[in-house]
Amino acid sequence: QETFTYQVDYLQEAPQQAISLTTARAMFERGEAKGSDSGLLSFGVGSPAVWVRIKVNNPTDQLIHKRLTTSVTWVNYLDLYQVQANGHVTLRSSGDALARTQELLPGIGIVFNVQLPVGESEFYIRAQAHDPIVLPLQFLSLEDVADSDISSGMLYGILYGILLTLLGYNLILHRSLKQANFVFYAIYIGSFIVLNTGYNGYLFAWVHPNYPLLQNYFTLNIMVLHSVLGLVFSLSFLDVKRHRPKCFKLVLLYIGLGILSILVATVLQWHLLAALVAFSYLSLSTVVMVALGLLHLSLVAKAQHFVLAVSASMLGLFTTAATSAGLIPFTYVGYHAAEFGVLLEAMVLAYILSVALKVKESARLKAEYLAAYDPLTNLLNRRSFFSLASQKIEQHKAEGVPLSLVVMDLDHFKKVNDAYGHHVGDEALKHVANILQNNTRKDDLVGRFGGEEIVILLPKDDCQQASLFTERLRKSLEKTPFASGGMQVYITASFGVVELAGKMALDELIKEADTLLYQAKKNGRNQVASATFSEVSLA
Ligand SMILES: Nc1nc2c(ncn2[C@@H]2O[C@H](COP(=O)(O)OP(=O)(O)OP(=O)(O)O)[C@@H](O)[C@H]2O)c(=O)[nH]1
Repeated sequence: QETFTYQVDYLQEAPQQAISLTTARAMFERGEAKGSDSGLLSFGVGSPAVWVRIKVNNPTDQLIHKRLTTSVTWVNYLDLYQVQANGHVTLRSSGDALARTQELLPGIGIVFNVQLPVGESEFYIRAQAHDPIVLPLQFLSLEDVADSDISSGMLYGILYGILLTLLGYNLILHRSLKQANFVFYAIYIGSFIVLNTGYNGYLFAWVHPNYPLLQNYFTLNIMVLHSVLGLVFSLSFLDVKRHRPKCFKLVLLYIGLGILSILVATVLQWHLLAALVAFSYLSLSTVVMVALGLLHLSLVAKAQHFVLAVSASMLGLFTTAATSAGLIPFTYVGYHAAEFGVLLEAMVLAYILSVALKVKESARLKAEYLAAYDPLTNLLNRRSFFSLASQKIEQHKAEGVPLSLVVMDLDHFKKVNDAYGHHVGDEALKHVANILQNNTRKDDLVGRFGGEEIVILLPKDDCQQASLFTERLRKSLEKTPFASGGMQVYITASFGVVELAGKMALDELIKEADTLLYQAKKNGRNQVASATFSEVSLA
């Protein structure tokens, strides 16, 4: 069983005064360092270089092999000195200000394979960065390395998987709904993915390993860009331009300022300024987003969900920033809080955007319904009856099954209107429509052709079946009065029934049924007149 113990202490250089290993060792010897229990260290943006001493004791009688995690991936210069008991010193260097070395493992940090000699030895780490210096020191056995790397890879896989799914989902919503919100939101999620792969070193390792300068400024620029995209999404989601035009202008100004400052810092290669701008702009922007949400609570539906979502990401971001800056003790959860926050934010926002989809869809269905149905009777209107009936007729012609059509017209309906008033006439029409709907089958089509003329298409019925059906309908109407203002009002109707024959078109079929209806009226009303097309033509 290999056992070893180690102790960590650290000190910081004076600003702009790099010291050598010898000087640093002397300072440690003089007791100028601070101890660390956990070995998890973090220092803020623009911190002077940090020296860490790790005193190791290997009590066994053989070398111990370990992987030492020294820092996160974005530390600019990371030197690891190993001092043996005999005074022999080895130095290995990495960091993202150099072309990528094999020690920089994306998603993990800067790691070194080390051998711990028998007895006592020392490691000294010198870390320097304009960005926050975060040193989560950890010795892993070579077996644990595999487990740890697999779980870290899996967590990033899940994070990017969920975010990419939400991104795609919003792009699809945008395609069908054509609302800018969705596309802004998709770009906002996309920028977080780029930002996260940037600061975790994936892009540096896989895309531009030989351009450390790009690595140094890229992430900082993406931090500002991500903030700007969050603001643009907020402006669009909350419709700030319409609700609070002054606020809209102020946010535009703030966006312009952010872009300008990071561009100036980048072009002049002022790394420290760029880091300060990026970290403060990102933090401030989440506060601006929450404030915008709060200002629109009473103006925009779902604004409270928006506030909840962006607060989650704000809280996560603050926790990560404060952990990186050494303001709160380093924990892995605290360090990854921004990722949890963004996940929560993405899910809540995806939910509220999908509610918008539901609202829009039900409005579309309503409009579709209004375009197809008669509002008084809920029967098909003339246009939709024609289009559906024509399709059915073509289908039945192809299949060779019979099909019939009935035209009905209420008897003396003018008298109903005159005697009881137009309102009661309307009630009568609704009453008739109810009877029709209760007596027809799923495949039958019933349309109101304006006024009190109603047309019924009966697929699969020949003239005889259709006439029997119509006769039953006539009787049912005759026998069923409707109540209005304490009165029982009786309604009757006359009908013309025709069966489709040969190559008749729908309007010809209606015309023939109308002729029969006219006969029914002429013969005394409240009756059904029917014939096949050939009989009618011969008549
Ligand atoms: N209340 C109401 N009346 C309507 C509506 N559409 C048409 N009408 C009335 O229906 C009546 C139709 O009258 P006519 O076509 O002359 O025929 P009728 O009185 O029904 O007599 P016959 O058809 O010959 O039996 C007119 O008085 C129209 O004003 C409606 O939506 N509501």
